[in-house]
Amino acid sequence: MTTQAEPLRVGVIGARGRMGAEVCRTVEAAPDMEVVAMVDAGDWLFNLADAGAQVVVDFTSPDVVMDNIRFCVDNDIHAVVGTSGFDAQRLGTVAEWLAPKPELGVLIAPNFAIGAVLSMRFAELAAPYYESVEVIELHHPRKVDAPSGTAAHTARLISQAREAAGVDPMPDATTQEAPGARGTLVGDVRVHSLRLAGLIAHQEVVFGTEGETLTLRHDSLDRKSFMPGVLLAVRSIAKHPGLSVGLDKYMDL
Ligand SMILES: NC(=O)C1=CN([C@@H]2O[C@H](COP(=O)(O)OP(=O)(O)OC[C@H]3O[C@@H](n4cnc5c(N)ncnc54)[C@H](OP(=O)(O)O)[C@@H]3O)[C@@H](O)[C@H]2O)C=CC1
Ligand SMILES: O=C(O)C1=N[C@H](C(=O)O)C[C@H](O)C1
Repeated sequence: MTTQAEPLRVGVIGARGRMGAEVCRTVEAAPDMEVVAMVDAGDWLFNLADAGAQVVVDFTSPDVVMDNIRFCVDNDIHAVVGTSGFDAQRLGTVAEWLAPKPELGVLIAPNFAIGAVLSMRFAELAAPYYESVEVIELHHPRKVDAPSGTAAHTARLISQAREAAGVDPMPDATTQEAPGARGTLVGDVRVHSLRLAGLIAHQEVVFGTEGETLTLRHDSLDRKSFMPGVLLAVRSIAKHPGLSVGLDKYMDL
């Protein structure tokens, strides 16, 4: 007789938010996992440990996400993090916390939509072949941070790829500029942020060189677009100890 594996015990932080609520529904509907704790602003993080959560999914805000990760690491709970707002300093801090816990995994994923993950990889591949590149991200107007985590990560990947390939600085004759007109710089890449009612999450990476342009566009039209990536992360994280940045690290790209 074959015995059925116990469902994976999942806790969700930010459970009443736009993403957290979708994650709770998705995890509950999956046959191999269950939601054992839902935590939102004002709730005790200890509920996660008391409920025996093996994996926590965090969709909260850049202000609080570091405390949540610290709690998970201290309590030996794997953390799948979708919240934005990570820079090199924050990533370094998380890596330090994980150092004494070699079996524990933390995934920081700027975007869980498979098309967005592919688009970031395609951008990295294209980067050495174009003189110019700029990123335009477009989001719903309730988003609190700009530029988006996805745009910042994309720009960093492009910037690193350009540097590794020894690409010349981008041509740009601008000497007079109204504040913000040329966006913000991430590495050597300009990022422009639009906030528009009716949107969810969208990004264009526009490359240009003599006689041609290449535009990589991804659109999340529904928050369901992020769910296959979240499920993949929850199922895979125990096999990826340490700090991983980007869902591509779980996708063999
Ligand atoms: N990686 C990815 O694929 C995606 C990432 N995101 C990112 O996820 C994050 C959340 O986005 P979204 O769901 O739209 O935002 P919401 O504001 O809808 O949800 C965040 C939730 O977290 C709650 N919260 C705030 N502080 C705490 C705390 N200390 N402990 C527990 N819960 C808390 C909020 O409560 P309250 O409202 O009362 O403050 C709210 O319910 C953002 O950083 C966003 O950029 C979003 C989509 C996809
Ligand atoms: O706030 C959002 O909505 C999103 N946030 C993430 C980001 O900052 O990149 C991912 C996606 O763009 C949706």
